[in-house]
Amino acid sequence: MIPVEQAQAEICAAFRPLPAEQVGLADALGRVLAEDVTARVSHPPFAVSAMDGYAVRAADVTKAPVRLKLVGTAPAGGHYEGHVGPGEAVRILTGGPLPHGADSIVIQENAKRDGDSVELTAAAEPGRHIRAKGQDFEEGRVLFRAGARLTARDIGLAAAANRPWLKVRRRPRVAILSTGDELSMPGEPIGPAGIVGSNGLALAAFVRACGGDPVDLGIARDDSGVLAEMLAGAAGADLLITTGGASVGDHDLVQEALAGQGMKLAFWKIAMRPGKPVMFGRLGNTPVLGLPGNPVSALVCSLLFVKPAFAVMEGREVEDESETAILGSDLKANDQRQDYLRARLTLNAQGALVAVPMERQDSAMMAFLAQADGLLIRAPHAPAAKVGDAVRVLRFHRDLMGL
Ligand SMILES: Nc1nc2c(c(=O)[nH]1)N[C@H]1C(S)=C(S)[C@@H](COP(=O)(O)OP(=O)(O)OC[C@H]3O[C@@H](n4cnc5c(N)ncnc54)[C@H](O)[C@@H]3O)O[C@H]1N2
Ligand code: MOO
Repeated sequence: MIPVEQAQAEICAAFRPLPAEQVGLADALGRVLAEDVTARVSHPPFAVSAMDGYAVRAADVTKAPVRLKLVGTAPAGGHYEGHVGPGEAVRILTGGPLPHGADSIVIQENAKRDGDSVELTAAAEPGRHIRAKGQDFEEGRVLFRAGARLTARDIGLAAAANRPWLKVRRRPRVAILSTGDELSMPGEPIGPAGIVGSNGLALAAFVRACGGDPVDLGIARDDSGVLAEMLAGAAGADLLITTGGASVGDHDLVQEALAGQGMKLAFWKIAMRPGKPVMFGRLGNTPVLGLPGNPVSALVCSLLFVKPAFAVMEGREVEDESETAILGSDLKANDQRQDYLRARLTLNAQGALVAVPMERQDSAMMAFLAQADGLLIRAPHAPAAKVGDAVRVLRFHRDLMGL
């Protein structure tokens, strides 16, 4: 059994950043930039009024009331072409370009219009209610760095910066093959000793939540010939994930079937719980991650090994997202496997994160996984721990739909 960190390092080393492709902004949500993005225009492109009112020379309105001559209008999308001279004002609307000569806006609540003159009832200060050219961003400024994942806010900014399309990394394509004679798809008839297979759908959802394109290859029987045939579906994938048949049972044929297809094994078995019998190798150009059939093991291992592989493929830093929490119930000493305990996470009165492991940790219990807020990490051979001790946790991101 190898340590988790070594497994993560070996897996990450097997991937390279994917090629870039161009997408329109309407399709860019959640995509990862393949290059830095600069602004093609300044925003605002010229000084504009932030209010409806009158553009004036502040020097003319140091005291109120004062009456100025109205010489024109500057609506949003139109210009007052002239120059605002002493004693003159221009009617201006929010977003209207500031006319030459003017340096302040008096809002219309502080003005009384009378034919072609206006009486201002409040003094003006230079720069008041004016958005300076480029105050949001200047042309040429780097707005995003390569590796950023685009949010709705980012897409608005890219649009304002006049970038109608962007270069992003191709989405990782992940082929998923479930194995096991006992499995049927949800809704299908269930055999007398059968169960409903959930891993294929859960992993496909996870891959999608991470920004990848899943290719669900379905369920293979525990038969080397069938497995070999169905593995052909993985051609062209950036990663093949199998679930089930990873352990030492008589029907655990996945590794054998993959080896028969020429897979080069990198490692088998990690000192972790859940997920001990995880296998990693390469079939032709495609890295292969063999996950255990137990559904909790399959998802926890995806979080620990597939997510970092995505970071490499997307040209992002592989980040350790674990954080410190306070233990909320006592724990016994750990054995030689690094434990990932499903846990509830809450904030105490002081605002500190408190982690309480759930009462059962069986790797087949999906309801606990769904209810958990994160994983409490226990190093191999960690001594017994008491309420109040510091522990490491990995939070699930409910807002990201995945884990
Ligand atoms: N003698 C030993 N037995 C086992 C060991 C061991 O070291 N020695 N390891 C155990 C551990 S740890 C795990 S994890 C499991 C992993 O076994 P497999 O990967 O071979 O998984 P299966 O036997 O195929 O299935 C395990 C369990 O999960 C159910 N399953 C399988 N596929 C799905 C699916 N797509 N959706 C939902 N559930 C699925 C399957 O029916 C089994 O109940 O081995 C232990 N045994
Ligand atoms: O490693 Mo298994 O995933 O503990 O149940």
